[in-house]
Amino acid sequence: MEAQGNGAVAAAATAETGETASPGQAIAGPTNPMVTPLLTDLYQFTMFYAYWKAGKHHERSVFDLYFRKNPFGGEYTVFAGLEECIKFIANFKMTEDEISFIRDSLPSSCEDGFFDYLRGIDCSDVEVYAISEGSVVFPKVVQLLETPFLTLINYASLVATNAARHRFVAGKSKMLLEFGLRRAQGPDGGIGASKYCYMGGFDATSNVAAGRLFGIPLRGTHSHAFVSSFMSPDEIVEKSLQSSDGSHTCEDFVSLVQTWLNKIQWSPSLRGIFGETNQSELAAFTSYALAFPNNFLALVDTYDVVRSGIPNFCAVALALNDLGYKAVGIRLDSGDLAYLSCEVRKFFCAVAKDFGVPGFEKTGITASNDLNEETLDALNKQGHEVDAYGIGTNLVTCFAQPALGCVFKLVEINNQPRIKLSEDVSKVSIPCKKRSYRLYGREGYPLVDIMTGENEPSPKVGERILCRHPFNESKRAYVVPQQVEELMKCYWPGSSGKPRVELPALKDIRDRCIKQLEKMRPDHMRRLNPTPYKVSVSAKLYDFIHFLWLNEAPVGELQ
Ligand SMILES: Nc1ncnc2c1ncn2[C@@H]1O[C@H](COP(=O)(O)OP(=O)(O)OP(=O)(O)O)[C@@H](O)[C@H]1O
Ligand SMILES: O=P(O)(O)OC[C@H]1O[C@H](OP(=O)(O)OP(=O)(O)O)[C@H](O)[C@@H]1O
Ligand SMILES: O=C(O)c1cccnc1
Ligand SMILES: [Mg+2]
Repeated sequence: MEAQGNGAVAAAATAETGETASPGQAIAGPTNPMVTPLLTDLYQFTMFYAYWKAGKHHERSVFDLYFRKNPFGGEYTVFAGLEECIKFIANFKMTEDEISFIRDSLPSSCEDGFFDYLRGIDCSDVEVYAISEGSVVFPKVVQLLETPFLTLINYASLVATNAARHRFVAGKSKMLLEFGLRRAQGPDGGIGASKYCYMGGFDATSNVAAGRLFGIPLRGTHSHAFVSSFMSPDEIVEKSLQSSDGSHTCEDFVSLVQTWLNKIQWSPSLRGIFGETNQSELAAFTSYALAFPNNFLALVDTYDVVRSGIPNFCAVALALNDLGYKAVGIRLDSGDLAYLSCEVRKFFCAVAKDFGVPGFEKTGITASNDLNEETLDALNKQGHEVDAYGIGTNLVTCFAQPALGCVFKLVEINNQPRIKLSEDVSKVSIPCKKRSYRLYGREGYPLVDIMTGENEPSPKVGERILCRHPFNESKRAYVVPQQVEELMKCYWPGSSGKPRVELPALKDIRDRCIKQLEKMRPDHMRRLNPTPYKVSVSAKLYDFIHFLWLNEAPVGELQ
């Protein structure tokens, strides 16, 4: 991602002037009202003051926002958080309260003129170019206003990538439910996780606020407390249930359930598997079915999955079936999920056969309990019958890697390219305002991303182009692209007059993400030792980086 504006912008995450109106239609503010100009590090304001004092606040600068290493030991990242950045800059304006807080926080020697200046600034002179949100991205290519942008992008991209990785292991056909709100790092972590896990390929969330804010499908089951809060079916007072088509009413649904439980107990395939089931559980399931006859999904592991939970569930499901309702399924939340899911499926198949209920064998099985990529992978290897996963802690806290190292570096000031040197070559920044392209090969897979200087001609389909590793001289390859995709689009044109790319709906971003991940070459996607995706620069940019490097690096003196 790349952000251009005057020098002060980068430091304080804002632009100056305030003369021109915001371009395009009005854009709503950030989802979280805590995202204000003060959601930044103090040094942004101290640097901003120093720029102002030095008269540098009108200079034009270009900053790149990128990360250096893909997370979770993988070779790809899902870019997320752009919409919130644009919402932030579109509404950037400091209030009198905020300005007076900054005045109190800076040394008293700071001149009044600076605070008058703060009053006038907005982002109408900033331009933001970025890769579309939900895109698969690679180190160094994503480019953008420092602390708030990094805050809005780092976790968003990390958790979206985590979700995409869970989706990859679970497989396309499985339903993935995000259950993380209670375990997330506070309310913003919880809301962000729900949004970005959906973006990364989850199907639904249990987080009601996120469902309302972003239109994410809501799903849920019930807890162990619901099961253990009942004592026995005798406590159920309202026992009647109307049939699904409204043609008749069963006056005593509780007895109907009991009758089915007896039948299951003595059925040819299931005889002897279980004896007395837990009556508290039976009462809970029956009550839940009376409340939600069309959405009956039961948590079956409170007492004993095979000897109690499943027979109780089947008795209630078969009673519902008599009245024309189809039970949704069960949730397993402990024990060996591979083994138990297979036992449950066998039980469902036996019921379908013994009682002639076609389709019962396909009743849904949801699994939860500390799931992560590894456990999903282990379940796949063992063989299982799970249709849906509910995942919380490991997903939303990004337990396997708690931060993505996105950085924000100055690459040009007043049209002069700038470079940041480091002993660690991978930390040297790539100077200049750039363009980025994704080149696709004959098989339709992306082959390489290439960065060029802003004014270089773009790579052409069918034309050979030399792609060079930015820092390693010997790593280079010719590529004849079959398709060329320009990656960075103008999401915030400032006063440049360029057209602004509309912010897509969350669902469309999610579709893009899923489609792009499906287009990746499998060896970049595998979990163990994935092949690195190549990120390169043009020959011209390579030469320029190394010229600037030599120019800026002092020559040592040996004595
Ligand atoms: N077949 C399996 N292969 C690998 N890991 C599994 C399998 N089944 C379950 N797991 C994982 O093993 C762990 C079991 O954890 P733990 O022993 O804490 O749970 P439990 O005793 O089954 O249930 P509870 O939550 O009631 O304590 C969980 O992380 C779960 O996701
Ligand atoms: O396991 P996670 O991936 O975080 O998924 C969410 C968990 O939250 C619920 O448990 P609850 O909070 O009731 O506690 P529990 O650990 O005792 O099941 C649910 O039953 C899941 O186990
Ligand atoms: O709806 C559920 O089953 C659920 C929601 C959040 C956490 N655990 C389970
Ligand atoms: Mg648990």
